[in-house]
Amino acid sequence: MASCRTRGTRSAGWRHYTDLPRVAAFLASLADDDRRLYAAIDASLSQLDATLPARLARSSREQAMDAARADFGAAATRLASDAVRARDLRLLRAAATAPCLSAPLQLGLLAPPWLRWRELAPAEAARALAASLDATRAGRAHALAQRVCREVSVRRGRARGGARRVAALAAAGEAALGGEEVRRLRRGEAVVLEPRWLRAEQLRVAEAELRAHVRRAGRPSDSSCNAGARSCALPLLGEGYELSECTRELLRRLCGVPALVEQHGWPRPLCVPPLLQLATYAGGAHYTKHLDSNEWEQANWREITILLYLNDGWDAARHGGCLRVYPPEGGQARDVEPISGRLVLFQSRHVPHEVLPCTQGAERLAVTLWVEYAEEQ
Ligand SMILES: O=C(O)CCC(=O)C(=O)O
Ligand SMILES: [Fe+2]
Repeated sequence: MASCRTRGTRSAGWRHYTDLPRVAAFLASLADDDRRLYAAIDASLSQLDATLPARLARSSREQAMDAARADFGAAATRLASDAVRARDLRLLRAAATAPCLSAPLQLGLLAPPWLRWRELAPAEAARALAASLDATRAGRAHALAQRVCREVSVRRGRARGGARRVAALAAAGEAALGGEEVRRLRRGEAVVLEPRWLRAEQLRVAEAELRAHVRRAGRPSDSSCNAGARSCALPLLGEGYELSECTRELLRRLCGVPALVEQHGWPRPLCVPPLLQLATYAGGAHYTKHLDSNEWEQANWREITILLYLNDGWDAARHGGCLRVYPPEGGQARDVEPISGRLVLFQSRHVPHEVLPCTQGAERLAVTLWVEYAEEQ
């Protein structure tokens, strides 16, 4: 590094940094800034975490989540504007064009990846920084929503209002499934349904919106079990997910299904977390054989997995992507095509399943609701 010298010719900022050690020190101080920024974000999240239980005790979970989001949004906005103010982006841009610095910069060694504004003009760089902070904030908001949902789940046994809410949602579920299906579910079978209340037009609208949502907010899986899958959590409370009323209604109906299961008799009380998972599988992605809940896992209360597929025109012969379900006691596996409007239910702890590879060019979308069991009082 010592033999690598920068030359100050291209811009005013560049000229200030003809001395490489100073550039390196300057960039190192920026990396420190970033660490401070993230530390500050973490601190504000911890503070929210600490206040969450008291909030939940005082208000409904909708109000608690909205308040937590608003607090976090305000804290993140403050942090972002401080960060933008504290930086001279013109200087940063100049430093980044030094050949001996650009490689470590690109590798994220001198600054986190969201500072890759190398090719950008200062105004664009500022916008890029603000956008990446927004993305950070959105990611954190998801994490926060999940924490709220988890808190609610932990307290679920004590929240009697929950049952009424589920019952209200179930009214929309109509005769999605009857006693015979629930008996099969109890015996450990996978139940496959195409309920009439999932109308074709509504499915198409929901499919387009939810696919766009995964594209925006989804994260690639970091597990080798389902490499290539992209997923995101979709909290059902609060606003800000830009879903139409049409899609929201469909999701409400989906959340009504567990109440029908209870109505026909389930051995223990169920609880519906206000959270769905959206996942896409494209270009060879698959999910190896697994259970959705295992004895050795802590804090996994999944009881019934409910899948809704939204894949207009899906043809398993061409696109692959079937769900393969195995009987808990062994025997012949069954392949289920992920066609639009199809619901699949099975017991999360007992039914092994896998997603078979999807072919190139096909993108398979599934919405998952993991129904939990409620603690006995
Ligand atoms: O999408 C599917 O059909 C199943 C996905 C799955 O098994 C999971 O997310 O745990
Ligand atoms: Fe699964």
